[in-house]
Amino acid sequence: MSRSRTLYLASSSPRRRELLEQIGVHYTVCPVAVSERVNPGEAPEEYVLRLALAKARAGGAALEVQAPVLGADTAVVVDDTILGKPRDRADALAMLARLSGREHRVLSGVALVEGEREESRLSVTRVRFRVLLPGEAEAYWASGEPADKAGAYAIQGRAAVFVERIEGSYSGVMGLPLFETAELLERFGVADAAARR
Ligand SMILES: Cc1cn([C@H]2C[C@H](O)[C@@H](COP(=O)(O)OP(=O)(O)OP(=O)(O)O)O2)c(=O)[nH]c1=O
Repeated sequence: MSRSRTLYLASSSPRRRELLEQIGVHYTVCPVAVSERVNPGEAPEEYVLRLALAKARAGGAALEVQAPVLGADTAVVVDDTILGKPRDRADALAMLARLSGREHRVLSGVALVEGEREESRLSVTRVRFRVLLPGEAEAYWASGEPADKAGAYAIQGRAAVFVERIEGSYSGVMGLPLFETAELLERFGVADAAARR
C-alpha cells in the first residue's frame, strides 16, 4: 500500500471541519458510520476514546492509501450518564431539563491513526448552565439547533446564553479539542505537511 501525508478527517460534523480550518490545517473528509452504542459498564471516558479511535480506524480502512486519519467523539456527561445526540423532541427537552441550573462535563476524545500507529487524547470540560426559564427549552428545540448535538445544545450557537461559565476547552465542547489535536498532529509529523499544502 502506498503512503500519503494527506490528513483525512473521519467525520461528517461541520463543526469539526470548521475547527480544523481555524488552526490552518488542510484535510480531506472521509465520513464513516460507527455505532454509537455504549457498552455495558463502559465509563464515559472510555466511551469517547473508543469511538474516536473506531472512527479513525474505519476511515483508514476505507482508504486505498496509508495516511493519517483523525477521528473524534463528544459526549455530555451528567450524573455519570452519557447524553449523546437526542432521539427526538422529548429526548432533547429531557436532556435540557437535566442540564438546567447546574454543572455538567463535556468529554471529547480525539484519535489519530496511521496504519498500525494509533494515539488518542481526552479533553474534559466543566460547563455550568443557568436555570432555563419556562418555555426556553421548547423554543430552543424549535430553532432546530439541538437535533444533531450531544446533550441537545450548541455552545457556539444560541445555547451560548445558557452557559454561565466553562472550565476547560471551548473547542472541545464544540467537538474537536484543538490543543490536543495539534499535539497529535505534531507527534505524527502531520501539522507542517498539512499546513503547507
Ligand atoms: C456540546 C456540543 C456538541 N456539539 C456537537 C459536536 C458533534 O458534532 C456532536 C456530537 O456528536 P458526535 O457523535 O461526537 O459527532 P457527529 O456524529 O456529529 O460527527 P462524526 O461524523 O464526527 O461522528 O455535537 C456542538 O456542536 N456544540 C456543543 O456545544
